[in-house]
Amino acid sequence: MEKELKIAVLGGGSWATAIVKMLCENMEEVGWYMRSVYAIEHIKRNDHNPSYLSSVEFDPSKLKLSSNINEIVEYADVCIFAIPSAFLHSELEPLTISFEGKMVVSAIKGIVPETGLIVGEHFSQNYNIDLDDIGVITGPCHAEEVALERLSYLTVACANQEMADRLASYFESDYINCKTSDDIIGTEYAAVLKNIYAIAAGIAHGLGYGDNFQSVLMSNAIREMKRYIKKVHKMKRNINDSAYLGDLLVTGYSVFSRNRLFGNMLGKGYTVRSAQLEMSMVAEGYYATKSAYKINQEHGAKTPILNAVYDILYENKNPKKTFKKLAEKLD
Ligand SMILES: NC(=O)C1=CN([C@@H]2O[C@H](COP(=O)(O)OP(=O)(O)OC[C@H]3O[C@@H](n4cnc5c(N)ncnc54)[C@H](O)[C@@H]3O)[C@@H](O)[C@H]2O)C=CC1
Ligand SMILES: O=C(CO)COP(=O)(O)O
Repeated sequence: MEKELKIAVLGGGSWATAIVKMLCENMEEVGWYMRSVYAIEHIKRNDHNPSYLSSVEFDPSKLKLSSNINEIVEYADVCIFAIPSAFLHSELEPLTISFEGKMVVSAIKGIVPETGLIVGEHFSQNYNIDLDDIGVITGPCHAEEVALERLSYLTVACANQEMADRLASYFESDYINCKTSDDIIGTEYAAVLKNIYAIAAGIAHGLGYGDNFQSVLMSNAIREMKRYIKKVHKMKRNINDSAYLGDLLVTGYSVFSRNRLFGNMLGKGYTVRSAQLEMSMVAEGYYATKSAYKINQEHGAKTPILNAVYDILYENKNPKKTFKKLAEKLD
């Protein structure tokens, strides 16, 4: 039998906590890096993360917890990153251990602002990691529903099918189905864009548009996503798969979506700053809008929804007027 891989999760938020829970269903031990020494001590003493998904109970004897990123990267064969993209660069600064011989997996749905790269490419280009050793975990899956053990579907994308199957097997359980894909670039871009479209859905809701309009917005969003991804990474893919359309729908409609919540506040009249201050969690789409807009300056895909969200977030444009103009472009 193959030796069990040592897997570590890096991040202390909701998604990292949900990933550790899923892995603990199948593994003897899971490495877990988080910044907060307080949270680590709390998990050791009280069996749960004090700040995120606190209903999830852990057996601390199965966790190798550390606030030292080098210790955890050294321990792991596979490092799964679930740190919001805006903080990834600074979180990696203390890292001195090489990723050589290890696999790096992104569970992050964002673009690293400092490099303007999706996370897999950021690691590959800045840490000298072969794209074959990069993986992506994505799909329509809110951490809160994992905590509730509601049936959810994930996609593991890797260039190496054997590795994808192996990783998927560590996630599967009574409540998790896991499929695989070789589209490591397209699945990441889809995850980035769907957050932006969920902000748009939230803005529309906040402005008082109804379900009839939302469905048209989502229908246009998936076509926009297809055009954008085709420009940045052309390959054969089915945009209706759960990793693309499914993730767009869950984020655009779920009450758990932070991006939708953020957009909803903007539609209701909050300023960008005040909406951010209201949120206790991170809306990745805020950062992604700027980077995705910039990337598209080179590629020129037709992106009316992305452009409208960019205008509201970064050009201080009025949401009501911007959506009135956007509505005229949708079909
Ligand atoms: N929550 C979810 O359901 C899912 C989240 N994701 C992705 O996972 C990634 C992580 O998101 P969540 O865990 O949901 O975030 P979260 O909002 O639950 O947690 C935020 C995390 O960021 C950390 N943080 C805050 N300020 C920081 C700073 N200045 N420097 C370093 N770290 C800081 C917090 O300590 C916390 O660990 C994101 O890219 C998100 O898109 C992906 C799938 C599902
Ligand atoms: O990626 C997610 C669901 O698949 C989480 O979306 P939010 O960040 O909007 O909550």
